[in-house]
Amino acid sequence: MATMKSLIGLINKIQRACTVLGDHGGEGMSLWEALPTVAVVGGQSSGKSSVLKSVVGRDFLPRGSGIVTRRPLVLQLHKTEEGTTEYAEFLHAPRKRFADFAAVRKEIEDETDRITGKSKQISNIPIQLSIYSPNVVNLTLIDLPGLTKVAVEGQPVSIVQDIENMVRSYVEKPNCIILALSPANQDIATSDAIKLAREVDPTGERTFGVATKLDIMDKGTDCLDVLEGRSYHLQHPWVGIVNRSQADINKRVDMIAARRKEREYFETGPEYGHLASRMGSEYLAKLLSQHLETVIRQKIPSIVALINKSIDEINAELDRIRRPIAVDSGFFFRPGFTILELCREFDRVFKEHLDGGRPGGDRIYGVFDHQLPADLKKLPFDRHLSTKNVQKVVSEADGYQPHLIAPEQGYRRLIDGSISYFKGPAEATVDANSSYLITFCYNPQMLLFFILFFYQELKRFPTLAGDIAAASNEALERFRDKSRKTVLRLVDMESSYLTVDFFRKLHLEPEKEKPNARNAPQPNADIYSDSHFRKIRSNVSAYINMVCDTLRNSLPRAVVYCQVREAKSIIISKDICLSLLNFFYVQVGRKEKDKLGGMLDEDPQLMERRGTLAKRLELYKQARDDIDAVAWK
Ligand SMILES: Nc1nc2c(ncn2[C@@H]2O[C@H](COP(=O)(O)OP(=O)(O)OP(=O)(O)O)[C@@H](O)[C@H]2O)c(=O)[nH]1
Repeated sequence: MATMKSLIGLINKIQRACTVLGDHGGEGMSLWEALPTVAVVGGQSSGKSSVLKSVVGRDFLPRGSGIVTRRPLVLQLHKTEEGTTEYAEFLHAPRKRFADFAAVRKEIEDETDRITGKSKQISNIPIQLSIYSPNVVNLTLIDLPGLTKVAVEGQPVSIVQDIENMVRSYVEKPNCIILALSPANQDIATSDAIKLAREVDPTGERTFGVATKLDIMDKGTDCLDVLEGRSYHLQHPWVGIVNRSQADINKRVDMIAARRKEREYFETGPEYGHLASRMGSEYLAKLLSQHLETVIRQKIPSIVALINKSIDEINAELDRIRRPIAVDSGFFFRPGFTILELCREFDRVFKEHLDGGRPGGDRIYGVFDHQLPADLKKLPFDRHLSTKNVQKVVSEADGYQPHLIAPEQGYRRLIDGSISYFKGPAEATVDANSSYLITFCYNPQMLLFFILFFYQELKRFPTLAGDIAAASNEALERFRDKSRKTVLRLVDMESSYLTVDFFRKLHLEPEKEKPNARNAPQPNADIYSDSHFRKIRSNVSAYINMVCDTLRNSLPRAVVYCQVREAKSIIISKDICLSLLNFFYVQVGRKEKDKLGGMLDEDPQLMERRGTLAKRLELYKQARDDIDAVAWK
């Protein structure tokens, strides 16, 4: 008996949790649908409410004409110790104990209207009622709206079909035990309940046939063919019932007295005496309770399997969208810690990219190895150092006093002018790298990579992601400025001090040639001749080539020093973390939890989904624990 109580109690508990979570079947394989249930089905006036009241021993159901039951009523009966007081409790109003069953009736009516409105529509959201009483057996029944053929006034025509659909949705589930009520004073063959039950359970293995109103059958007729299993044979024996007649109700015969009267009817009546021990609502309740227990016992392995499968699925999805972060866990370091962790991770990934361990590092090398040399080659030295231009620059430098031996000022101007052309490629090298470094932060491909790499951390926290991106962008901008200044300075340095040795050698060369060049021109004679300027041009050109080689090596060094190296060491670890943490601590100081959480804000839909999943996971785990506890008993 203890097991029976705990097994049915177990299912009751899981059923309540399902209702709280809004799981009442429908989509996919839900836990609700896996639970064995007893659904009470019958046509209008078949005696459905009378049977339920009799099983409970209390008059707790709404009365009235038309379709009174408009929402499924999950009736959980809990047997309590003899002598304890009865009470009822609704899941929608926990902690409120109803000792007065007239108030229970009123609450069912009100709660029905709360969902369906006064429109008399129906709804498949169940009302969950628990009754604790020494006069009940442990049993859970679901009362469904009575099947009807016509809508009564004030109810939409569609209600007939709606009710059938709702009832069908319950009884077609393989885990549903069908309690099919048919009034014995009418043709059982045409009973709504039997028709529907035959449809969804043709072998009759989960249908319990109940014949009501045996007492008002036509004189001279009986229901023995059915009750003895000759007509409408089902796997389980039929149970005959005699409920309170309308006259009894009017006379206010109470339910306990009605049960006694029913017992007497079977025991003392001429027709069913031999069946008396297997007739009546009390027997029906016990039969169902036992059967329900057997079914639950059989179903437990598959329920556990479903629970385990669901837990795995939920965990997998939670892993995909990550587990919740306890922003308001009260321990303020937690979000700070998370930010720090995220920054470190960003830093690590970023460095890996720069080191070329990941696609990207080679792009920087490409800039140095291809772009810079190509840019240098394209510089317009041909034009700048044309004989004509050389002559022009030199003459301008000489001014009113033409140079005597060598045009010192002219050389300087030509060299300065040429060197200034290097500024373009130098800046381009900086820009190419920083635009690479910056797009590295925004580039969709990179972002995708980050998302994967961070296990979607950045995507989870759009605000934080924005902060990190903005901070790294700002830092990169700063490095770019610094880098640009450095490379330009490098170019300027080439102008500020020329390599003296180069010119000394130039000066010595003609001297060496002198003894062989007897007809060498006199300095003053053709000092402005073409060949003189050509010589100057080739000297400047050679010098510029030398500078070009130097810059080709030193520019990448400067860029790496200022941009890549600095970026690697400073960007995230120091600047971003510090600024984010500073921000964070300031928020903590101001106790502005909202903003604090705001940094770790997430897509609300994602948060909601995670909340639902977490709750569901809790339900399943609890259910599994409960099952384990019962199984061990
Ligand atoms: N004599 C007699 N009357 C019964 C019996 N069962 C039900 N009745 C009467 O039949 C009428 C309808 O019974 P209910 O229990 O309200 O039937 P129901 O299926 O719940 O009806 P709806 O809620 O209208 O669908 C009531 O007046 C009952 O008193 C029975 O076994 N014998």
